[in-house]
Amino acid sequence: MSGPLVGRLAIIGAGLIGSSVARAAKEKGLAGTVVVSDRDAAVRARVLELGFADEVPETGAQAAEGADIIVVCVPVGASGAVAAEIAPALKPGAIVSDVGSVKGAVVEQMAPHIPAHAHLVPAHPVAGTEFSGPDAGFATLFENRWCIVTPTEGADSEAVAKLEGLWRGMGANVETMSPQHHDLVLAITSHVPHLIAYNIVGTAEHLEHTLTSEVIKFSAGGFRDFTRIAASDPTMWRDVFLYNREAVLEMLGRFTEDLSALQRAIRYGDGDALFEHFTRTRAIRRSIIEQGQETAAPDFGRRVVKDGTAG
Ligand SMILES: NC(=O)C1=CN([C@@H]2O[C@H](COP(=O)(O)OP(=O)(O)OC[C@H]3O[C@@H](n4cnc5c(N)ncnc54)[C@H](O)[C@@H]3O)[C@@H](O)[C@H]2O)C=CC1
Ligand SMILES: O=C(O)C(=O)Cc1ccc(O)cc1
Repeated sequence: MSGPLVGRLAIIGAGLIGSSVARAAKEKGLAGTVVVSDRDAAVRARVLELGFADEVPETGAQAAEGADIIVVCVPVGASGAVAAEIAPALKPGAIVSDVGSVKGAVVEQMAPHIPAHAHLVPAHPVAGTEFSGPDAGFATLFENRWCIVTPTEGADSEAVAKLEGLWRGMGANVETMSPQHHDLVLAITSHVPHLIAYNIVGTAEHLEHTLTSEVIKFSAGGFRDFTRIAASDPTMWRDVFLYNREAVLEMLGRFTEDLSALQRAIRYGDGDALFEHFTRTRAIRRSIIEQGQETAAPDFGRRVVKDGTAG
């Protein structure tokens, strides 16, 4: 009988993603021991109460000691500091990975600290919710979702295969690409959409008081979906925009050009242009549904509530 995929799995940062990795690894028996650490003492206490970790040491370095795989699950801007902290504790052959929503900057911050006897294999599960903290996680978060692995040049193929195995074990589909390409793709599919949500909800807040109240009261339409996204964690998203600056600015430039074209069509009553545009965008939604990534039902964006059930 073969043992679990990973002997000792360390997770640093026990928020939505870290706690979901720990829960999934435990429930699916992917690791002999699941060690979880967080710099916040209140989070560590909650992890002990929730019971999804075998050990909850105080420091990241203690968690990394003797670990086969270390998954860093902190905001992107903190990943360099965590790499520096755990580096002296890494055993030969240890695999250091992360889950950050930006990859180029994470590689830049982490790689200089990883000793030659360990392997850095960055990754990004494209799955999440607007909630954060250890209570928000759930074991099925990654099922049938993509995990993008972004190995750096010359990465150890066995280490990459091992990390991919861990994500497949948690139910994810794995795709590989360069960190730079990842950042460009995610800028348009995730980062700019979040910025648009933060912006439109902010615009509603800046309206006169009575109008803002009505926006909240009648927010059953498209606005409601934006408020969910705009409720996402401020620290995490601040870091996404600071660390994926160039790709986001590039995509935002294209976005504003296209918005101006739509604005012009409305101004000049160009119904054909609007109709043609909306017909093309409808086809994109249909192809996403055909690829099985979304339900055809009017779910107003996959709502995932705190207990992990889709509602
Ligand atoms: N929230 C989401 O939907 C998704 C987030 N991600 C990425 O996952 C990472 C974590 O995000 P969440 O789990 O949502 O955040 P979260 O806010 O729920 O949890 C982050 C945890 O990291 C801890 N932390 C911060 N700095 C630390 C340090 N130096 N040492 C140890 N612990 C530290 C915090 O105390 C907190 O408990 C981010 O890089 C984010 O870009 C990736 C996919 C989806
Ligand atoms: O809640 C949502 O709609 C998300 O988009 C979740 C999400 C947030 C950040 C990521 O890097 C990946 C997924």
